[in-house]
Amino acid sequence: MLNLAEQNWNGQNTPFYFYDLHLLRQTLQAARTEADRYGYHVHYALKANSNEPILKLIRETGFGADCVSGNEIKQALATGFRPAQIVFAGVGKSDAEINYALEQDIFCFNCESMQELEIISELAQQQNKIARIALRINPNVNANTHKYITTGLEENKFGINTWELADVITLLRRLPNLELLGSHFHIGSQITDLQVFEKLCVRVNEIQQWFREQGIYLKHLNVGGGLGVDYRSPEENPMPDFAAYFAIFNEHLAVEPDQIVHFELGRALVAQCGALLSKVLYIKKGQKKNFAILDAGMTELIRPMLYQAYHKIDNLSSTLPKQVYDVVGPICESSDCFAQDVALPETKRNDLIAIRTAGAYAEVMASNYNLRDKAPAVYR
Ligand SMILES: Cc1ncc(COP(=O)(O)O)c(C=O)c1O
Ligand SMILES: N[C@@H](CCCC[NH3+])C(=O)O
Repeated sequence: MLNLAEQNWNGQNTPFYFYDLHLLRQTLQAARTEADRYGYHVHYALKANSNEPILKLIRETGFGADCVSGNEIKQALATGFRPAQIVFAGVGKSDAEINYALEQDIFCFNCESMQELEIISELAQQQNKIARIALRINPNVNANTHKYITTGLEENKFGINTWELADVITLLRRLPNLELLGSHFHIGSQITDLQVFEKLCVRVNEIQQWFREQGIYLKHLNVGGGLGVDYRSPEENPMPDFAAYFAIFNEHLAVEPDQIVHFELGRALVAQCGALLSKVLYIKKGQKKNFAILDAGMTELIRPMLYQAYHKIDNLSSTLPKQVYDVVGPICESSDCFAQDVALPETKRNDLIAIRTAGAYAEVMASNYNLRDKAPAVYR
């Protein structure tokens, strides 16, 4: 990451998102090099950040696009991804979105229920097309992450349960407008315990074996995303260990000859290149606490409030001895707090604060609650 304290921010209104495109390029290149070692295909999960300059660099790296809405497909196409590079995932695709994706002739729909299969087939038939699909299967593997971003357990709404698979195969045999390309798995996000991916491989191997026993060959195997980043030490670890991550799959995943393995990374590619920059409006001395009140709040970055997520906070303007603050936003909610009891150099009105590791699931999750203006993005 560029040294944020050394940048000239004169004239830049706060709050704003800052993206270090040099770090993004380095991260993409590292991911690409390690994925290429094994011939793995990466589709970037647009939901993490869908800003055009970022998507352009990702497309230039040669990655595909993993979209979860009609608008994400539109955005991917507008930034130059080819339809053949686009997959469409999501537990609740609307008819309009399915129709749009069919019209664009995207590569594949990742399907999550029998009802969805029937609807996609029906809509494909109306367009006189064959929809290429993969089955998103719920492998019941615990991702050891926050419960709100765990997706591969039986109590989660995502994917088709393994005990339904026999019925799914029977159903597919009578739906002529679907072509089964592969299987798809995604067990959760911000996974830092890499052993979890080993467990996923073991389950995927078992499920693949079941398909083989049914005489079904699946050309594509998509093992999802989920690789986490280091929110505590963004300087020491500006990018995740892609080498270790892909090596786990190479070691533990049983891949058939000619089978193509896909990944859907989001956060791992873009989180560390972003930061949210904000000014201190007021320092308020409370009865028990000192509050640093920022001009950014949960409307710009909701992760701390939604998942009790940690983001490192730096004061870029002060080198004074440290004091302890609750760093809060201006929104009329007590939960509008980025972090409690943070030791920062003594902080004053107008100091510039950086909330780090905010390239993923930050700007995309912004809202205009309290009729707030949208914070702009700055790229360097
Ligand atoms: C189906 C699917 N694929 C890919 C991703 C991207 O995940 P991450 O940003 O953790 O890599 C997600 C989000 O968790 C997802 O739900
Ligand atoms: N929005 C979540 C990640 C969700 C991943 C999407 N399935 C986060 O900020 O960590």
